[in-house]
Amino acid sequence: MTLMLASVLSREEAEVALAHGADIIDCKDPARGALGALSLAQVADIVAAIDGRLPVSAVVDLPHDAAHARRAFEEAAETGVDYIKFALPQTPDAGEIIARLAPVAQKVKLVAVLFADLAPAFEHLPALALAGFHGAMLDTAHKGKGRLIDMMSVGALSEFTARCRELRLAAGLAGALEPPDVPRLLVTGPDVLGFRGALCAQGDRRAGLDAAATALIRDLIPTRSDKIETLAAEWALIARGYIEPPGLNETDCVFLHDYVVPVEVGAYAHEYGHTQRVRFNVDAEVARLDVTDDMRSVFSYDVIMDAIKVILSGGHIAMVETIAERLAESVLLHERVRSVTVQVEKLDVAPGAVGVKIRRERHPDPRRIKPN
Ligand SMILES: O=C[C@H](O)COP(=O)(O)O
Repeated sequence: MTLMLASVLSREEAEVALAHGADIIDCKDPARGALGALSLAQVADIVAAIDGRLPVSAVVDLPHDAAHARRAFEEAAETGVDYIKFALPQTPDAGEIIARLAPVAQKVKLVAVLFADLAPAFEHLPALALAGFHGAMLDTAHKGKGRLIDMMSVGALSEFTARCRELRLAAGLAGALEPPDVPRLLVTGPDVLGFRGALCAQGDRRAGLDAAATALIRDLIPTRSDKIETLAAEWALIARGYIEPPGLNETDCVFLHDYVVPVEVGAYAHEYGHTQRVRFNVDAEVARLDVTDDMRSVFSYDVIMDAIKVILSGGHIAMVETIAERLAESVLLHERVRSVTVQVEKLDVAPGAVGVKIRRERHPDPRRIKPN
């Protein structure tokens, strides 16, 4: 399950985030850059206001002198926060700092933040795991200069989350994320998605938290507590696929046609070590919603392209059948997709095309209920 982290600067904003479904309250001063810390008094005030209803995280500015790093973290931990985030320095003493923080990691969940736009040092991930850190988070340092997804491909982001999983570190993704990014990033399997700008009016991270913007992001991230309890929550339930929209059998087709990419594919020895052109044609039958022009009603072709990139980022694949199966499986992860047809063709083997075409359907979900 992916948790929603909301960055807030005051107890009032924390209440808005809590009321609209955030999973983690993150204390941060957006006016002070990507990872601006609030004062200890401000953090303690937010912790007191939240009063255990949700986990709270805070940012610590790493002191210049690594020897004082531990004390700064211990002071932050004394405010009662559950998580402490800090920017992992790009300096030669990063390894030493991580080791010095190991005792703190026993008392509070430490999360190292790496910036996708500043050549993140992924080689430190094993040291973080060894020192008992809770997780690692990718964010962007230069707000206003692009979204996380502009800095790193979904394939590279999937590699990051997979590496974290191997090391038993929680993986977080953030960085000027916008609502359409959410379904695309869910495919990469993050433990946490972090937001500030997307929760504010007009996406301005310095403006206050906006209730409608926060609720929209919440609705785009499935939750474990998505149980069928009340029809009052109908919109959210439809968006997450737990109830059928009106017009049960009506579907629209979202497609990706003639998408040609170089792929390392083939079972023969001569097919290893280089790419060949592969064409994808994908048709997804998506349950129709009456509501349009709302981000929650969109199943985007971006998601299909991203799924292809994630699958291909894993290196050589022997069979086009394997690619087709994985792609169908990935597209069907999206609750509104009823069935999908995937055609994968090699274009450099014969004068025409050779390949496979499969059709897969969603298995009925026992949790799903039909409308009256
Ligand atoms: O930790 C998450 C950040 O506060 C994200 O901020 P942003 O969405 O404005 O980049």
